[in-house]
Amino acid sequence: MSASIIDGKAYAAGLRARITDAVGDMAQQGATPGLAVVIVGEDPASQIYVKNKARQTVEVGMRSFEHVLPASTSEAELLSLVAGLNADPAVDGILVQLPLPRQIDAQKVIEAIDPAKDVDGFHPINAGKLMTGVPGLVSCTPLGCLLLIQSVQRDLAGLNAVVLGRSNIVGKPMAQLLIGQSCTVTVAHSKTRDLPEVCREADILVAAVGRPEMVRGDWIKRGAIVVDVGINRVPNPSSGEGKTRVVGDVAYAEASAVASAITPVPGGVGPMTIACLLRNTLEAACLRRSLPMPSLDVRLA
Ligand SMILES: Nc1nc2c(c(=O)[nH]1)N[C@@H](CN(C=O)c1ccc(C(=O)N[C@@H](CCC(=O)O)C(=O)O)cc1)CN2
Repeated sequence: MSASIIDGKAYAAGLRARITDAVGDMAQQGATPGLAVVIVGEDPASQIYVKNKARQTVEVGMRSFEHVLPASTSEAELLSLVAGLNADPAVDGILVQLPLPRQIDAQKVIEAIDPAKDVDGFHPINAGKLMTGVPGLVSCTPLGCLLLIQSVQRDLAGLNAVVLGRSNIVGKPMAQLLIGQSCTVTVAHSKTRDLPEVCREADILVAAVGRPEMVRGDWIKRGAIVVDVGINRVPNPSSGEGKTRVVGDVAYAEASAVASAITPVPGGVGPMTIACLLRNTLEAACLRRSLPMPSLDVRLA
């Protein structure tokens, strides 16, 4: 078996096209959504992600407010900026890029964001809504994963899903989303006994552990849908001294020989994270204005 490739880049482009149409309709009513992105410090990967977020925000027709703060920013200064953005009527969504410098308690900052503007879906109010099945803003990466899984198989009821990783940002919300689709969900992690055996039970395997190519081909059930959230930089000496390449948490070639469908890295889940951020900003803007959320159903041919 050679797995079909789940093209996250193409799916994300389709989603952004729908968002652009919806934002155009809102702009005509004088209600252009706005997204504020805050970065603290100079982490190179974060700088790229934030630049991409700001560019794509403008490309879909939204207003982008970028706040670049020095690494020495205090927690109080960041909390004061967040309070200002909470109060700003032009801002529908607020995202504080993670990770934050050591002197800032990220959880405190997340909890300071107005849950109605929490387009990352990290606030305990939104996490709690997801857990209890109440509509709310859902964390972007897991939401993107679910959309990609459903682009392969719409009805997931009764399937065994294994989520590798238990972070608040990906593993836990992913598990909740799959429970919401009536999957039988196992959350596995570094202390799980016989990880390969647990993974082999999965009809859907979501790997979010941050360990390069940890999941091998013989961990995967024949015909499974495999979603790789990992973005790991590893040395790539064949392209020159000090060069790196990006790999996922799954050994792609091995897994492709066994799975029925698989997301590549890059070009799988990553692009969906930003597309879902824009989707969440649209949702937050609609909710704040008591407008109906447009349908963004995306189907690839
Ligand atoms: N406040 C947040 N911080 C962080 C989040 C988040 O969702 N909210 N997620 C990650 C980083 N991230 C977005 O912020 C992100 C990561 C990766 C990609 C992406 O498109 N990746 C490319 C490959 C990139 C590469 O080559 O390095 C891909 O997979 O194709 C987009 C967004 C941590 N922080």
